[in-house]
Amino acid sequence: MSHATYSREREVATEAVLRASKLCTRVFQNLVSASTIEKKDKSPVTIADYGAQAVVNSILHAAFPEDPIVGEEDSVELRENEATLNKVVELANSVVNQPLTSSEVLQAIDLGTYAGGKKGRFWTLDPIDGTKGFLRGEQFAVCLALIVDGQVQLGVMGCPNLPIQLSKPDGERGCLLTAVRNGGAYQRSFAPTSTDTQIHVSSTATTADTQFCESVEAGHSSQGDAADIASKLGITKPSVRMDSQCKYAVIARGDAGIYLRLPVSATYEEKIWDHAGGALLVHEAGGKVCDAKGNPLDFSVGRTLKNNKGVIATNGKLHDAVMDAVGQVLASKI
Ligand SMILES: Nc1ncnc2c1ncn2[C@@H]1O[C@H](COP(=O)(O)OS(=O)(=O)O)[C@@H](OP(=O)(O)O)[C@H]1O
Ligand SMILES: [Mg+2]
Ligand SMILES: [Mg+2]
Ligand SMILES: [Mg+2]
Repeated sequence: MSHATYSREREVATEAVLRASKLCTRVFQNLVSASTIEKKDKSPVTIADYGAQAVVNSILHAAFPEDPIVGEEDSVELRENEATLNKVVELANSVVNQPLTSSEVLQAIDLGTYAGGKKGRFWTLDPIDGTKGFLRGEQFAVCLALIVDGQVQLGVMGCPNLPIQLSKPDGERGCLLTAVRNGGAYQRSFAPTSTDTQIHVSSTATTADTQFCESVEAGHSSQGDAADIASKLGITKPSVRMDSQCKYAVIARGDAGIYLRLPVSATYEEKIWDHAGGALLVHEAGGKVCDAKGNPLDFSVGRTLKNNKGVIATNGKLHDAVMDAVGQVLASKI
């Protein structure tokens, strides 16, 4: 069966994510210092969040003026703070070809207010996913996905601090991951000459040989339950802890077998921009993604995954065993 290749969308999304990733790295190098970390000053990530959303949205809008965008950020607070706005404009203009005025930056950010839904096509953007990882100099990602009639068709993720090979943490860092539905999942480095290499999930079929990849934030996944699930699966290795959708990248590349994000509260609704691109990457690399009850993630119901609780991604071969253990441990809770 033929399928859409979304080649123009892929090209534009790649350009947008690479430029926004460059902006984030620049912000980290220029604005994050020992003193901002010590004071728990979140202003650098705020500036990078706004700047990255302005850059991606303006590039998308120039290429696809009809496409709505579901973006994490809006300009309400930025409009109240002129000094921050000036920094955001300067940074955005350091990575785009056509300089933007402050009012164009604000407008670009606010292109992201779309409500989502099941009809037609729209983009979803997390300008920085893993804000805490960004501030620590660890993992974060610029995450962009295209959703058409409720289904993710294209995902592009920039991971500036992710080693090309997880086993070589001192080697080259900066990964651009791309997936197109029915077209596979790919990785390249940030180097302009780099080309895509297809990636695949790990082939292990033995749960005891693998380990979980989980959030750094204990509050984003139920820890006692994770330990019970690990023990049912015979997993003894400690979890790989990492911020952001880089967790999906790690599963898609075969560095770990299972991403566990167990429901933490009855009220928290996962956001579509935290999962859309990553979930397609794992699917296209040969893995499986569902919620804690085994239901597919439903990206057609607005800005959140309100029909789902938790997220579980595996290499596919481990999926049934993992879902069995999750079902037993969470039986009375979900
Ligand atoms: N209570 C709760 N439960 C689950 N998820 C939450 C919760 N609160 C926030 N978030 C979202 O988590 C996003 C970051 O997820 P991570 O898995 O990377 O967490 S962490 O980085 O380890 O903290 C983070 O994305 P960013 O804001 O883009 O960083 C949030 O959208
Ligand atoms: Mg996020
Ligand atoms: Mg974010
Ligand atoms: Mg946030």
